[in-house]
Amino acid sequence: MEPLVKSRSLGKSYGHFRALRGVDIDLQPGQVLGLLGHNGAGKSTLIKSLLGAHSYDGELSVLGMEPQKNRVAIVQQLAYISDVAVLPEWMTVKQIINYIAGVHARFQQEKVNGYLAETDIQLKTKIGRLSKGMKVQLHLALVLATDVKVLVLDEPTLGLDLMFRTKFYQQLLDWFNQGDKALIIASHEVNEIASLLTDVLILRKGAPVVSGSIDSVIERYNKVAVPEVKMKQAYSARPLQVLEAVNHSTCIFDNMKEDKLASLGEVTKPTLAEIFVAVQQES
Ligand SMILES: Nc1ncnc2c1ncn2[C@@H]1O[C@H](COP(=O)(O)OP(=O)(O)OP(=O)(O)O)[C@@H](O)[C@H]1O
Repeated sequence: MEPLVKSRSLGKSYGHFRALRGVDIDLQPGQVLGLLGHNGAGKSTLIKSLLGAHSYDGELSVLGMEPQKNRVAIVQQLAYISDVAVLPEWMTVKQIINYIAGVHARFQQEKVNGYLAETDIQLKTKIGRLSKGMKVQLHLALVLATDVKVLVLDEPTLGLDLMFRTKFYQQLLDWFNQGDKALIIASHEVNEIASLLTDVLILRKGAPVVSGSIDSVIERYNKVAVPEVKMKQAYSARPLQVLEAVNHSTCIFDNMKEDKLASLGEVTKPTLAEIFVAVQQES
């Protein structure tokens, strides 16, 4: 099956500055790709390329089309929610629903009403008067009601409290589980999104440092609790990261056989968040 998003050696320069390079993506229906990286790692630059918002180098196809040339066709089936509230503040909730119903061929008004019924959002309220969390809920409801195939979220829950976050992810998963959809979520909040992901792409200074299915990534790394007396031996096995604890150090290793590491101490699997932190420190 043709991937919903496919890229090969995707890159982007701003003038002489290389903000993104060497990104390969194969996003199939049913996949949730976590796009992880610290500030300035290139996440938004990659998303802007997918949206056709700027030029890029390398190969990129979104829903079988070239983003810059086919923006209008692509946004019928791909939606984007950013951390920046973009809904017109002067409109009421009802007005924005009517407006989108008029311009978006795939918009299903009864769906948006269903999503909003689970919130405290009133149709007559001006968007400018909604709380930040409510605006995000409204935005999500509008997007999910357009029945897109690919949804791209850039730090979607930034500034939302735990209750709004939980509701947000619940609605998102209800939509995703209808099938045939793919999600891309860019975030620093690795712990928050880790359980949703099927795949991950970790960027550092614009380049991919970890990429693949969650299972294959977790498989690759090991965490070992190494007692002080074995630390010299541990260093010779070149850990990615060493964190000192009481009476031992926690070392993360990449691509080392578990039986070899067992002589150093107890071997367990690191979490995605621990891998994320460890690969940022790799020289
Ligand atoms: N329009 C631009 N012109 C020049 N440099 C830019 C531009 N947009 C982004 N950059 C630079 O490209 C790099 C990647 O930025 P980008 O916004 O993609 O990172 P990010 O991973 O989304 O970061 P954050 O998590 O802080 O949003 C940064 O060094 C940034 O300063």
